[in-house]
Amino acid sequence: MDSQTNSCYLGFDFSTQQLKVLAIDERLEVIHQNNVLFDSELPEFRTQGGVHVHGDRLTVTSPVRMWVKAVDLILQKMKNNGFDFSNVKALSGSGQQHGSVYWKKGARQVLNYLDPEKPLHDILQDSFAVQDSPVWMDSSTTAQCHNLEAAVGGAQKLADITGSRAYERFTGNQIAKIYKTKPEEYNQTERISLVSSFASSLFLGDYAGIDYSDGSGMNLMDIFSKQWSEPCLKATAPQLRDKLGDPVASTAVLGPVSCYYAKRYGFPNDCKVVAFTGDNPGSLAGMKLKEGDIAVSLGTSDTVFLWIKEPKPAVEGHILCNPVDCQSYMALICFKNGSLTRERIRNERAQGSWELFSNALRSSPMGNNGNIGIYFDAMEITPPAVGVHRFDQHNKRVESFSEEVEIRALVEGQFLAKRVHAENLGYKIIPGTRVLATGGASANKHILQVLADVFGAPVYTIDVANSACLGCAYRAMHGLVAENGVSFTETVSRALPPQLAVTPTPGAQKVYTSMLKRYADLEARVLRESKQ
Ligand SMILES: Nc1ncnc2c1ncn2[C@@H]1O[C@H](COP(=O)(O)OP(=O)(O)O)[C@@H](O)[C@H]1O
Ligand SMILES: O=C(CO)[C@@H](O)[C@H](O)COP(=O)(O)O
Repeated sequence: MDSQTNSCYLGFDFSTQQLKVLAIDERLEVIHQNNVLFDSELPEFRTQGGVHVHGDRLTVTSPVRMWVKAVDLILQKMKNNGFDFSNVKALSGSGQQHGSVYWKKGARQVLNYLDPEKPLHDILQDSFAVQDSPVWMDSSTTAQCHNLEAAVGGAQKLADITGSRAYERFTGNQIAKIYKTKPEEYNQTERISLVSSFASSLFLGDYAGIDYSDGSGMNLMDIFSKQWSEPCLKATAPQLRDKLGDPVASTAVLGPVSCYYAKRYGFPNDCKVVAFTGDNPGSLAGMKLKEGDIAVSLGTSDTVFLWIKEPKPAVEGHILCNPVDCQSYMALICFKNGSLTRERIRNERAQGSWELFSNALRSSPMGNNGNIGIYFDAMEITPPAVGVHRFDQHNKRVESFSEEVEIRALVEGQFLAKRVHAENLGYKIIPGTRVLATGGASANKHILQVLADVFGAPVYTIDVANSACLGCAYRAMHGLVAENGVSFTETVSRALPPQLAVTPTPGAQKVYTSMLKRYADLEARVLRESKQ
């Protein structure tokens, strides 16, 4: 084989519960996959699901040094598995969105001179002003959100600028909280990164810019000019522009990988680092999403996203810059109670077995005899409400469901919510609509069957559940040619298209049309009652 056919591209994903990596060759075929699970493989950091939930139940953080150590570990695992780093032409990656990293004064110098004799976690142990990085599950910044909206003229005005009204997990509000509660640490901070740009900084050996797409999840960037919004910066914290650096295009080549990786692992000196982005934008790339498709990601969080040409920011949902086409945008809706809630119900009602959980879905009827459940274990994002709410066929609250009814109520409720909120944003399911599913739970056909039935549309999957990694490996490849005008679509045209996984059960539409309306009313009632 010549060196051209040996060439490969890496995509990393720093998600909530794990660090994953995937390599593709020039033919876009997956040749290697690996991962590091934070809870079990880095137990010294004592995380649960990759995070620490603080005493107030609202503050949620992850130890930044855990992410650094995970990089040491994953590269070592790849080396032990015989992965040949000398063929890597470019790498890119993604991170859970919104999380922030606070580099201490002097850290840039340390990054610039990484000693290949030492692991990263030793070299960088004193490089962070804040040890516990706020992550997307945090909902402790309501005061900062009110302040930001008031400063720019209201929720819709903020959405018109940044693509979203103020959300607790959005990075600007998290930064404002750090500035207020840890002013010394804020002053000690030389650079603020997102999880994605923090990760690219590690590979670059220098501070990497925040890309337009992940930067859209901060309540700080004007998504139309793709520059920081002065009024938002001003309302958030002082000297913020300097601490953030300039945003960069999601397709930008940031530079060659640090010589640390060449010396320690055998990367070629000219291996390029392409801007990292958010995990949902990474998934959009990995699923080769087209206009008209609807993507449903079933990871730690559940998300729904779409490719859009004409963004209309609203007070619900988010508009982000598109990670693969700078003329386009993506709409995103995020649900906090995703896989972890499914795991809780599996543990309590199906003896911890996905097989028993699936059996319950298979043996219960579509529509669950009219029973509807809303399971917000943690304060939900869409809508902002909490608690478990069960209703019978007459919309009467009930205390409990049988095991089978509970499992179906959970999964149906989660998918009814996704369709209701996507339709609130103007999305319509039409003949030809494809639902593209990804994330850990998309491996479960019985869950996908409920998704197809509730949406009344066929569900497609790609054969890699980890679409963010795959998308970032594609993005690494595209980054090398983007400047020559080659489109992302052209770059991935030879990749296998998503495959049909399940089609709607006959009669599903009739069952779920009325249930959608009932779900929307019940959810509105839950929201109303939670505000009383
Ligand atoms: N067979 C299955 N059925 C349902 N859910 C599953 C199954 N296998 C894995 N999962 C879920 O997938 C989740 C992890 O998804 P993943 O997309 O890797 O998350 P993240 O990217 O946020 O780390 C786990 O928390 C688990 O609940
Ligand atoms: O907050 C959001 C999106 O707005 C989340 O979707 C995070 O990006 C976390 O992703 P996962 O680790 O659940 O994939």
